[in-house]
Amino acid sequence: MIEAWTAPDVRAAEKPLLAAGEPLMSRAAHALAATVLRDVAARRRSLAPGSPPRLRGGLGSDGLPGEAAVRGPGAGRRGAGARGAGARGDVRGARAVLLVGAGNNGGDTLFAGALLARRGLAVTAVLAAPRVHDAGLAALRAAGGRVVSLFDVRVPVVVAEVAEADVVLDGLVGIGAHGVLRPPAGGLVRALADARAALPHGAPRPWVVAVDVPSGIGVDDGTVAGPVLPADRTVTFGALKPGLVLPPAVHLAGIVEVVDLGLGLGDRRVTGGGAPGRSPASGPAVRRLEARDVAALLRVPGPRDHKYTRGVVGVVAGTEAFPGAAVLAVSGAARAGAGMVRYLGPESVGALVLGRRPEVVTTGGRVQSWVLGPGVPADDDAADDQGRRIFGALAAVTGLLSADVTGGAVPAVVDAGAIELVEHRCPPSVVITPHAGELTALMQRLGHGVDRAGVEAEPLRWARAAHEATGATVLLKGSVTVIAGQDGVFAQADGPAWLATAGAGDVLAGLLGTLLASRSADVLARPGLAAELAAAAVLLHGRAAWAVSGGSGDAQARAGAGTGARAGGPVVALDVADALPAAIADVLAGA
Ligand SMILES: NC(=O)C1=CN([C@@H]2O[C@H](COP(=O)(O)OP(=O)(O)OC[C@H]3O[C@@H](n4cnc5c(N)ncnc54)[C@H](OP(=O)(O)O)[C@@H]3O)[C@@H](O)[C@H]2O)[C@@H](O)CC1
Ligand SMILES: Nc1ncnc2c1ncn2[C@@H]1O[C@H](COP(=O)(O)OP(=O)(O)O)[C@@H](O)[C@H]1O
Ligand SMILES: [K+]
Repeated sequence: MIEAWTAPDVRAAEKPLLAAGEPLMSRAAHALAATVLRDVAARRRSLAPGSPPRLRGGLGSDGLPGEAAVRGPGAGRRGAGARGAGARGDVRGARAVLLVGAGNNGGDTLFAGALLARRGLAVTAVLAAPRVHDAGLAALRAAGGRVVSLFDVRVPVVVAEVAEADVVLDGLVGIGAHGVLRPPAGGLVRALADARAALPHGAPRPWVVAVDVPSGIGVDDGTVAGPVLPADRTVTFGALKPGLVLPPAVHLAGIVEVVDLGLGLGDRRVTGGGAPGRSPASGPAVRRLEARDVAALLRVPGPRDHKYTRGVVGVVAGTEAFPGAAVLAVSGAARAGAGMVRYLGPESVGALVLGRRPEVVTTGGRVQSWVLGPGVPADDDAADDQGRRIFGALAAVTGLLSADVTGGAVPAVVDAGAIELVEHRCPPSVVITPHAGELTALMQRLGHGVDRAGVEAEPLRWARAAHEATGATVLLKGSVTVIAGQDGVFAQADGPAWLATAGAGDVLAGLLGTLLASRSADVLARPGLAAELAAAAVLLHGRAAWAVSGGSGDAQARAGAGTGARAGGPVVALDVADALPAAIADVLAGA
């Protein structure tokens, strides 16, 4: 399990250690310097004459920064300097620029800069505040570092200096940040980000290391309201912060490395969370499941099981106009290991489903979960009676119909057009699965004046708002899928961008239906489990998509942070469903 903790949580955890005289800043600075030295050395190695060509702009096969630059224009000029040397581990003469703000984040950066200077790097600190960390500044000066102030030199001069650097350390603000970066730091960062964005793909540029967080991101909510210099690596202290796992800020963090300061946050038991201002004991603000967590959530059948104990999934999906969604949702459910899948829908669609999946049953009966809505348009009055079926199932799962009639509530996945049919408060065992457009429509219907861009800018806020407004667990789809449930928030980044293809969401809905059915009673007893199973479904969906795409890479690279991994190729939704058994087997085997 990956856990992210808010700035107040981190501060609260640091407090007793600082009071006890623990040298946290020194630890942070040493770890930061060690990472920078490793990155600079690896980068140099990859640029050394005679070294084999590497992938552009990202990680080498050793997982360290790869080529990024070299064979493009300017390589010769740089070759004469720091980037051209290439003795293994030799970093002497490499150029580092520190961007230094007023607080301890700047202090970390100055102390790390002093360590780099002592290792032979040419270090320049650019001070973006009239006053910076005194001891850090003194240490840098004593180590031979050069210091310039943004109050004395103009931004274009700094931009030119940065362009010549091998590495830039962004230490403007950390967890003490509030609001968008103010001048002069904001202007500098905007200019640096613009200069970087203007470079042709693969052109030489310095490696950017963010200190604790990329300065300017919303540390606790992942928003990006102003200028931010995109990092290649973020070295974060004590614990991950929500902004390093949540979109859109996660896309600016690069490869994230957590330095253990002994804060003990991860050692605490998770008892809740998700709301700002909690004490650390209440749990991480955001969690991300890893494969071993998913293995623990999956219910593996045993000798006493039969198809009904494994869970029956009822699927109301597809219309005459969109029959394929039924095939995809049913395939997702069946391939994920449902004991049985019941399909309810128009006869012609049922025939198509049976043609592809003859094991599906097309008669009514009891189910342990529902999958409602894939391929059923929200605004289609003549939706082949599917709207009526969905209303009926929703009435059962929201408790509107008595258990005498329904046989008892069961968990449900409410997808696509069915989201528009939710009129009553739901229990958290109902998981609604919108993409940003569908969530926007839902929130507008509930009276919020938000547009799609607004949802995409603040996915955490709107997923939470939808959870609070509907009661349902909310799974907001995207490259990072944000899930807001009763016991907190998950942010899953598991699939390749190739997964952004029609029908992929239908497969996810079916797959999640099976996970909910397999643990139906548990979900009703502990509604927070619905969000965990939703996160598990996203992980399996993403891993199946990677397998189909032929791509590879570690979790960071898969999250889009690095490009050294194989990028893979296109996928189609039905193939993702077909890859689920192997993905599940891999997860259960600990692969
Ligand atoms: N405590 C420790 O021993 C450890 C701490 N650690 C490190 O300390 C960092 C936290 O340090 P911190 O608390 O000093 O806050 P920090 O992030 O440097 O920023 C505050 C300064 O920035 C300013 N500022 C704020 N917003 C701004 C904006 N939008 N635009 C411009 N300026 C802005 C703000 O000014 P103000 O708004 O108050 O006038 C204030 O001067 C943490 O991230 C980690 O790196 C680690 O070493 C572990 C051990
Ligand atoms: N850039 C991306 N990278 C990885 N996965 C993505 C990306 N964009 C979308 N996805 C995933 O692709 C799927 C698309 O689902 P959805 O939008 O509902 O499509 P459909 O309605 O056609 O089935 C979701 O699981 C979503 O999380
Ligand atoms: K920073």
